[in-house]
Amino acid sequence: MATARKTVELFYDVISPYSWMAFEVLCRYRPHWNINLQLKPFFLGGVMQASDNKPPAFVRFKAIYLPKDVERLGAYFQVPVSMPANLIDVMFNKGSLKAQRFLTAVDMENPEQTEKVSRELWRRVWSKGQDITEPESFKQAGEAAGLSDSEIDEALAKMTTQPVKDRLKSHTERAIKLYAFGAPYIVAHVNGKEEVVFGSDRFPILARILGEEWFGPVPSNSKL
Ligand SMILES: N[C@@H](CCC(=O)N[C@@H](CS)C(=O)NCC(=O)O)C(=O)O
Repeated sequence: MATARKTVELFYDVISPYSWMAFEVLCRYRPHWNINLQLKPFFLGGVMQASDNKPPAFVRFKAIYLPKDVERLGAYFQVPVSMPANLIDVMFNKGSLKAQRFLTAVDMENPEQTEKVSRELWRRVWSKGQDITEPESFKQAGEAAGLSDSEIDEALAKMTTQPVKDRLKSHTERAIKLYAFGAPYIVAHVNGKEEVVFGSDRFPILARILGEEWFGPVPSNSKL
């Protein structure tokens, strides 16, 4: 008997490499677990502020551990991640607000493109060490994701508007209501309840919550 489709919300920010891992794994498992995966771009800076937390790169010893951890994760999850040479500039100075607004504008106008545009933004900053703050960068990410020129222009025009800011805020506030303190923040809807899971390293636990099986980071390599 087919099981009912369960909803899984993924709250993420493209400044977070751990979110990239979780995103790829959930996209891969979507057909196997028969989940309704809802991508929810939020603003990690707002979550950090509300929860009184700090990104790992802002904690002296975690910042030392981070490059090795990210390299290992990329190999394990088979995601082409690589530390940006200018990490401090990327995280401390440039941030992700504009990228998340661009992504939100895409999500509002062309939700079927959210997945590809998210991936291209991650690829820029966390694979190629490229900018994700300038209009030209968003244009290139949009092109790489297969958006038309008019779709890109529309997202660029809308990313600074109030409805886009409100939507990003509302995703961020929803995660904060669920006591988010970082990213990725995953919300599984099971039997009328919301179960939250933090991190890309909790997939066996998420599988258990969903009543599904975990076959490792690349389920197509399994006997599914
Ligand atoms: N153990 C988690 C760590 C995820 C993580 O460190 N995420 C960062 C953003 S890139 C964060 O929000 N950290 C907050 C915290 O660790 O308290 C994983 O492997 O995914």
